[in-house]
Amino acid sequence: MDIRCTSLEEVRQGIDEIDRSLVSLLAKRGRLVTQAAAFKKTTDDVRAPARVEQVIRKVRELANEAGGSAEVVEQVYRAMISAFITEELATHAKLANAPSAP
Ligand SMILES: C=C(O[C@@H]1C=C(C(=O)O)C=C[C@H]1O)C(=O)O
Repeated sequence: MDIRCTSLEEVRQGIDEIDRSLVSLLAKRGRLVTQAAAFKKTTDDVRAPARVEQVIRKVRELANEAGGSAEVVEQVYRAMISAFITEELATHAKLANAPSAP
């Protein structure tokens, strides 16, 4: 059960606390996404649109189960994944240009 806040300050303290956890999880998720680049051949593999849609379907379900907005969660996830794809493409390009081991 969520705590009922009695002031804007209390609301913002709650948001700041959640942001601390979210940013930490985003950093962890980002490190996993970066690792994915090493297992992919092409930039189409990096973008993996079918996987993106699978993730979106899943997080919409999770949002509904948690009593949140599936629309908001989808928008947040599409923006987040787009940023992670940009990062993963950069890692993929670096790996492709790196001299291979003898
Ligand atoms: C991490 C991957 O690469 C990309 C990033 C994804 C994500 O952030 O969830 C999903 C698919 C790909 O666009 C993957 O293919 O699983």
